[in-house]
Amino acid sequence: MNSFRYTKMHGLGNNYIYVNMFEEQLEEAMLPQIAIQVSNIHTGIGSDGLILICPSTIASVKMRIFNNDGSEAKNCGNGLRCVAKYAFEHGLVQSESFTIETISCIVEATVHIQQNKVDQVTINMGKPIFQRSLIPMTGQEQEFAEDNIEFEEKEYHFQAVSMGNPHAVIEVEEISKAPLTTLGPILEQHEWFPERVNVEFIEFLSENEINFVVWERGSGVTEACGTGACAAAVAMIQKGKCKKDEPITVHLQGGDLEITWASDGNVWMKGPAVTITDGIYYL
Ligand SMILES: N[C@@H](CCC[C@H](N)C(=O)O)C(=O)O
Repeated sequence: MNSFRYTKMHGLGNNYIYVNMFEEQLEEAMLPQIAIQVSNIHTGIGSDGLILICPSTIASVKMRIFNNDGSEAKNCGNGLRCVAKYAFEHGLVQSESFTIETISCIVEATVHIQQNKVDQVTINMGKPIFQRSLIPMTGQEQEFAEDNIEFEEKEYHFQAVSMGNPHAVIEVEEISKAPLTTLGPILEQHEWFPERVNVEFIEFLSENEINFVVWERGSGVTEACGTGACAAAVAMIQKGKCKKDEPITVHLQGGDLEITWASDGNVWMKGPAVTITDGIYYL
């Protein structure tokens, strides 16, 4: 029977099925279907998608991520922290600091150990991208990619940012009233975004704190989104509400992330990574 070993992990409730491709073999053409299948809560394992931990020729390891609709994304913040934990604990890397290749970039990861286990991970997520053609978002290039969308007789302003994957960040007054499951999928599929977009609603609390909920491209509502939290912090700094070089605590549905946009342009993310279970999946 065709089967593979997997580990289920989460970063603040954003959970994926991880497969160690140093040991397992999955057919390339089958990957989108496997992501859909394992993610199904009734007939699969149940997850936000599938993440492959692969050998790399240009970094210590490589991460590939598939959303639960089978689409492949170019980056995943919570996934990177879990890949770092897995790589260190399974001896794929020997040092506490190492590099991870994604489709969009190479990031630096540092694991923090508590009682012989990786508890927290810090990642240098690199520089945010505001160029429309690179996000990608249609329309004329300006300093920042932003626009308004009207929904249920209200105007919502959004800032688009790429953290290796596309995000549209909308500030609202009260997070509990954000039109997450209604406007979220509309903006995700809007013609402005030819590759669709992840949609974040945020509520400003103070210079160092924001509330956050997310509608993820290809997965819908998830408990957390690492790249989305980076995009949200960057958007608040762009607006002048928060400051560079100061950690911002992003309160996500699954817990907190610490995000810092440094003066050299790099965005740093620190947060937990957790192993839930492992097993064998029968195709
Ligand atoms: N949950 C992730 C992002 C996963 C990919 C995203 N849905 C996309 O399609 O770009 C994170 O933690 O960053």
